[in-house]
Amino acid sequence: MSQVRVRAHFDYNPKDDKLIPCKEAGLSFKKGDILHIVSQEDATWWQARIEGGGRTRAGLIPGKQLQEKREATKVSPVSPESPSTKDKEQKGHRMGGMFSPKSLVRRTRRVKRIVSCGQLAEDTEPEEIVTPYEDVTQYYPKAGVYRPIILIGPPGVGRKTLVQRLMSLRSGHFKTPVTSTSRPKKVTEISGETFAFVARDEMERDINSNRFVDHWEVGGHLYATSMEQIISVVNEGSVGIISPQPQALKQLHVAELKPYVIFIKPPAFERLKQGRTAANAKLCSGGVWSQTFKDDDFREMLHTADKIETSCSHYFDCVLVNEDLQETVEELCHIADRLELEPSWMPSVWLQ
Ligand SMILES: Nc1ncnc2c1ncn2[C@@H]1O[C@H](COP(=O)(O)OP(=O)(O)OP(=O)(O)O)[C@@H](O)[C@H]1O
Repeated sequence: MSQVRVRAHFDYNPKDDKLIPCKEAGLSFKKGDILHIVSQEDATWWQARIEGGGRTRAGLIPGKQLQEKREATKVSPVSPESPSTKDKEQKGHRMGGMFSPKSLVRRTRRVKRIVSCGQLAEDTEPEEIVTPYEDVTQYYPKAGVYRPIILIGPPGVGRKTLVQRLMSLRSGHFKTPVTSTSRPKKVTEISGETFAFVARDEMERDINSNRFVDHWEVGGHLYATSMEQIISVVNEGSVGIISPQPQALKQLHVAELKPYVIFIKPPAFERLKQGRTAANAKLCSGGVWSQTFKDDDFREMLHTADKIETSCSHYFDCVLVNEDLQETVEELCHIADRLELEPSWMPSVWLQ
């Protein structure tokens, strides 16, 4: 029997499929499910079962080529010069252009680059292709070497708070990488502990030469994280916790790091508003939590979460809805424990 396992990058319901020869023989699955491909004898209709779904029967699913063809006709391939592409990319500008329509088509990605004194320039990155199925293999944990955990989510969803809670629960075990910053050092701080203090012009040069995988600006000061800073946490034998911007995912989702990506998602509007209001939650601006959330802030958070999910879900290993803070922290600890003790799925190319 075939040993092929894939991660599905789209939702499938045979009931909605006009082409499937027999709807009853089809297997429905969700984006992110791991599928055991039992047979690829027929290139158009593979047979698969859901991995970890108990002794479920195998069913028909569209083969890779069929699905790619379908996706290609759903969203017409776009050239970088076409006005429609430009419009869409400009709408996605705020989050670094990750929000062009996600499909199995080629996409260009705009990135913001700091050129001087906070001015932003734009550039394009090589195209990215998202396949309908990604080959995955089980990775067996090694003692003392932990997969770093990446938390992705819209601003305000609670990633900083979650990182702080994890660090205070198991300090030394969970660790965030040292961040480079152009802000002045306080007398109590030691460079290289939490922050590496660097002159602004040096940071700008390093950002422009792509030394950092993630960079941002708060209160007029630059902050950035490099791949070396993240790898040094892994080499220390700690569980690295990283909460980068979505556009950093492409550079972080590599064999060198083998990260486990968790999407921190807000609950639906009413639950979000109720929970955050009861907790007197505050928006972080310029590095300080000051303003309380307004309805528009909740709407913006939900809208951004949708956009991140649309454009980045192929990177997600797991989605956690951050409704009850304590439950989310417990679930994160549980995931970290499982990653340390049990095999986990990752792209096969990372293990070749
Ligand atoms: N599940 C939750 N229930 C209630 N309040 C929460 C929850 N999670 C986080 N908060 C509160 O929401 C506010 C914003 O959280 P936080 O600053 O951690 O978000 P963030 O995702 O790091 O934001 P940013 O990306 O903008 O830095 C804080 O006041 C925090 O205490």
